[in-house]
Amino acid sequence: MNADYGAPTELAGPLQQRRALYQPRLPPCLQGATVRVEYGDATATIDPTGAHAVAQAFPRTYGQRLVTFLTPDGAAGAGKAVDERPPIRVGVVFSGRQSPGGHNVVWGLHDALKAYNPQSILYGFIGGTEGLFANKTLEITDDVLASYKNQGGFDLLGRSIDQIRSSKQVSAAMTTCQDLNLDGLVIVGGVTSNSDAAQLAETLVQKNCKTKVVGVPVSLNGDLKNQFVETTVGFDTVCKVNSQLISNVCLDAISAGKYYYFVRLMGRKASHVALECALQSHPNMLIMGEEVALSKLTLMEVINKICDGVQARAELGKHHGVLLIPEGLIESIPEMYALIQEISNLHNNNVPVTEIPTQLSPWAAALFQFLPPFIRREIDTEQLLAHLVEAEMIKRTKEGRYKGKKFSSVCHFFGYQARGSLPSNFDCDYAYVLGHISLHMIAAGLTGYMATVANLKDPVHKWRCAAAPLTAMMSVRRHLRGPGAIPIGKPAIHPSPIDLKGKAYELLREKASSFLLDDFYRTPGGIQFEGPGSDAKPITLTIEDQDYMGDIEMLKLYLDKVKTIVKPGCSRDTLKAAISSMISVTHVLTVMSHPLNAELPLYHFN
Ligand SMILES: O=P(O)(O)OC[C@H]1O[C@](O)(CO)[C@@H](O)[C@@H]1O
Repeated sequence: MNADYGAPTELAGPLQQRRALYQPRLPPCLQGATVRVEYGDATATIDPTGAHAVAQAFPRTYGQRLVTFLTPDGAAGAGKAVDERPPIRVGVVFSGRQSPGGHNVVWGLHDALKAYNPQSILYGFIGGTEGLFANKTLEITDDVLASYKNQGGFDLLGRSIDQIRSSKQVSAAMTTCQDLNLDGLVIVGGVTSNSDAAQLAETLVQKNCKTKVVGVPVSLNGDLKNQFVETTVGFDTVCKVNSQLISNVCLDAISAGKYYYFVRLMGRKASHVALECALQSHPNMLIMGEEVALSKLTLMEVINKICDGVQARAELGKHHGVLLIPEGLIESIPEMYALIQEISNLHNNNVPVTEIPTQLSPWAAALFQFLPPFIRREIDTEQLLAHLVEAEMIKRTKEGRYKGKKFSSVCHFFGYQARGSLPSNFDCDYAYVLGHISLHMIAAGLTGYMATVANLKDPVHKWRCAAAPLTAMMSVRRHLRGPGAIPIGKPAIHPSPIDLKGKAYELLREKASSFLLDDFYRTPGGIQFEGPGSDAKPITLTIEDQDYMGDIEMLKLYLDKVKTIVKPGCSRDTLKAAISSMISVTHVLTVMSHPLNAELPLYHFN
């Protein structure tokens, strides 16, 4: 461990200092020291056919009831007096990739714990799960927190292997909980960490260890989503930062008119970041892993799809463009997935790298040889696609099928840049609220639960605070569908893929050809912390029924102005020209695509 975790640091920049002063908002039920705990229905699982397997794997924690936290009844909603509330001892660990807002979970937990009883103690585990196993702690105090409030990163405590899985790890975690006499352990992370949290909770109950285990949904990937969890902490910020970068390259592309930018975004198992960024910044193309997997597209079919787009744009005289790709795309292409599996099996069996090509199956060896040499060394999705698209465009040129200018590409991976960003107000509030809920879960004696908030699309005072059993979010993977399907592995919380029947995807499909050809790039800009724009809604379409792009007020303003210059029932082009004359062209599509347009039939373009 070389970092000096938890050391109070000087906040170097004025913005950082100002952000440290931001006080996250709380819904009414969390504004006092205690809450009213209401128990709902007993739960099964989101995977009905897996319920039996989940119940078997989690005999002591399966089927627990849903819980809602409400404002206490009675005078001023005060609840029990402080001296009736025993001090609580809690540990908190970061498990999972750093995600903007993580620090505020710790801060919210600390504030709720001290309000509950000032004698309560919060320990942070230094160095993530390794610190948990080795009982390396830092007591979290106001002083320690001062320079981490509303700041990015996980550097208050750090993170490491992000696992509490093997029996050795589980028993080391239990020993630490016992040695510190913890009432609760809060695990901050995504799907994998929360699956581990469920297993730890079950084991601790079985071993009569009093520590309650609580999970908090924090993941930049946004793939921990189900009927209980609307989104994860960090996703809003990461999409906003990436959308800004993407819109910058869109404007760069259109300015010079000579490059195609291939931009890879994080998201190995699901394309949520890529989809949201596409809806925010309107690049020309997005190739999603879920679509490719569903249609079982081969690598060359994906390449041809991109080349057809390049060709169609060239016919309009456009030789630039922006293409988004999620990290997981390559593994969604069946033959690439199988090749990667073969390579990784050989690698795991200690076959030297130089011998791997000779030991591949014949078809895998053929595909491997087809890949350009620099890709064989390390499969890098955007480079691979750009290279193969270029080769195909050269081929089409030779065959006389493509008559445009030479295809040129520039590749980017936007991942780490966004992960360490200052969190948006939404992520600051959401994480702080989840920290509070975690304390109330422990005080209520809940174990094997996740802290959740519903109604995130509404202002904070309307948020509904709850807890849902981790087992209720589990499913069991199978080899085949239908009767006789064989379960693979243990039940777990799995990443949820893009819903290809959902609203966000439907919107993307509707806009696909316009995105491809019209260059209505949208500039969402940098995250706004104060003043106009700071109340822009969280990443919109990931949360059901959210207003598209969140800028409805702006839209109304534009439409009012538009009415003064165009006649009712005008053509799409006239409307576009009118809007473009007032605002940047990048906003036009936002305005024209907003559902409000449909509510104003007189101005609905033809
Ligand atoms: O390089 P690191 O720190 O392992 O993290 C990168 C990975 O983390 C993730 O965000 C997983 O949560 C992936 O999308 C990404 O590939």
